[in-house]
Amino acid sequence: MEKVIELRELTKTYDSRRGLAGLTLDVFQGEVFGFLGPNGAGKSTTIRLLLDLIRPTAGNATVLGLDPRGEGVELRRRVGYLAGDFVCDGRQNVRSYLRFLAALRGGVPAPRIDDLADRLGLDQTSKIKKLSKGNRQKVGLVQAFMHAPEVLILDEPTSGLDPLAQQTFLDMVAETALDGRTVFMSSHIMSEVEAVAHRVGIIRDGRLVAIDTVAGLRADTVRDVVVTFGTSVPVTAFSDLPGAISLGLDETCRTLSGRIAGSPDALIKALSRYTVTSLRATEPALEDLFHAYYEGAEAAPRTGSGRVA
Ligand SMILES: Nc1ncnc2c1ncn2[C@@H]1O[C@H](COP(=O)(O)OP(=O)(O)OP(=O)(O)O)[C@@H](O)[C@H]1O
Repeated sequence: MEKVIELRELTKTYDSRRGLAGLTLDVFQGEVFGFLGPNGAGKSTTIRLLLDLIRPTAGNATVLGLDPRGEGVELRRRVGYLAGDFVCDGRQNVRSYLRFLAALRGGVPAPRIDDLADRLGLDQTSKIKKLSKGNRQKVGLVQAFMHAPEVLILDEPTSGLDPLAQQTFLDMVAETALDGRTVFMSSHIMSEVEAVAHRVGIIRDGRLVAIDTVAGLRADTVRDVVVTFGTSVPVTAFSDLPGAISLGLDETCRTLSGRIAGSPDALIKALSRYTVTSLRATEPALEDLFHAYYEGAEAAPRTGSGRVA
């Protein structure tokens, strides 16, 4: 599959402070890539480097095979970008502002702009300066999506959006990917990333600490399990199970409870020898999973998809 965004050892140092430290990452055509990390992790720095708004200290990045510095005009023509701090000219109304941006892009069919604005619930007759933060963000989204770019690079795109507009945005992202186009978006909202991203990269302190599908990130986590059996099972039935943490039978030998780390496959195979009347396996909340990565020790990137450079 074609690489649309390639980062190689991308590094940015601000004065003596580290913004990004040797980030290597590929994003593929038609992929929705969620870029997560706590405040100050380096998400906006990465995105600004992709658009040549700042320059790397070392390493390099390409978008659609284009160098952001030397081929910036072509790159911007083919990319839709929403800045984390999107600002727009307050004197105009929304319609004239979007028409103006469309003209700068060499023309965008007006019905396409109207359709995006309507879907997001954006009133185009409003003066920009009177818009709420969420409605201003919708203007930012319309301008990023309106020319149906090959790649969308979005910094905190759902910031300030109400749940309805958030859902519309997620639909727009899914449609973009179905169309074979690519979305690279940073986010703090785990659930929206789970809903829409094919893969997720997590950065902390300017370094990639995990990259995988959400399902892949979940696969290594610990699950709480409770199983009840139709009849008593042998006391030793579940001793020595791989990944078992404090897993044990109660005194009646009809209820098994405890925790399993990683794949539950061995447990399921062991259970299949008995009559199971109920089974509950509780996965950690996505929030908890990501917090573990946000707060964890320095580690080599966890790569589960096999698509990491
Ligand atoms: N212009 C700048 N001058 C100095 N340091 C900066 C500058 N921009 C970013 N940094 C520093 O680089 C690091 C990464 O910041 P960045 O804005 O990329 O993080 P982020 O992941 O986007 O955070 P947030 O989620 O808060 O937006 C932080 O330590 C930040 O203080």
